[in-house]
Amino acid sequence: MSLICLADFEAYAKENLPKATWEYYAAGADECYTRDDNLQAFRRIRLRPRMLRDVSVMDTKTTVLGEEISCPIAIAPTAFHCLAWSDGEMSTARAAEALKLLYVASTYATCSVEEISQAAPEGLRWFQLYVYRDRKLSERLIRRVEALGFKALVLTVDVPYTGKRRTDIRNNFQLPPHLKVKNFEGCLRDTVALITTASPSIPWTHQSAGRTFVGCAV
Ligand SMILES: Cc1cc2nc3c(=O)[nH]c(=O)nc-3n(C[C@H](O)[C@H](O)[C@H](O)COP(=O)(O)O)c2cc1C
Repeated sequence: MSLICLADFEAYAKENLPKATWEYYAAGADECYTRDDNLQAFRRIRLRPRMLRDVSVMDTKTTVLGEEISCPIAIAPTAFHCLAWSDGEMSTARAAEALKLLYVASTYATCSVEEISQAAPEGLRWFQLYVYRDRKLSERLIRRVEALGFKALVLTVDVPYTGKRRTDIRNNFQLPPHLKVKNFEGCLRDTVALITTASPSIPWTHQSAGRTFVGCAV
């Protein structure tokens, strides 16, 4: 089977993954309106061709926060890659490194940040972070990824509570016993426990020392 576009990979995944895994990756919350709107939004984007330009030599290189990548594509943070492939996020990091793209590793990776760094030592890596009720937990994660050469933090602010993911509820979705969210001390497996460690009280503004900080976690 030749996989030549994203739709091919999607069809292959649907056919080959366990049902609950496929539905975890594919479904959104409630009626999936937001997921469907996002898909539609991509369809609205058009590339405007510019004619009669010399395109015999093309270069899609660019920089992001001062680091060079081969083209302006980053792999967004997504959880639980080991559900789909035994090397999980290590494979994703290797692929990003080989293509010189940016990989944003999820806090909820099923490989640790140490494993991800070792797998692709030359790759450009950022780290996605939730702000936890226990700020020390956030800080420890930040210190770890900083020491491992992750270049930036991507702060997720749209999950004060998880959406009602109907398929996950119906499937009683859980990580299988051999997989863990390895970035946490104690390597959490319980997805409900994971979500409730995130803080639901991050405000967009924060008053401190007579000044207003916008987009600050307190
Ligand atoms: C299966 C799946 C897992 C995700 N896991 C995370 C995550 O662990 N952390 C996070 O910040 N965002 C996570 N996201 C959100 C994505 O990073 C991204 O913001 C979202 O998919 C919207 O972008 P898109 O329209 O390109 O899919 C996840 C998305 C999907 C589909």
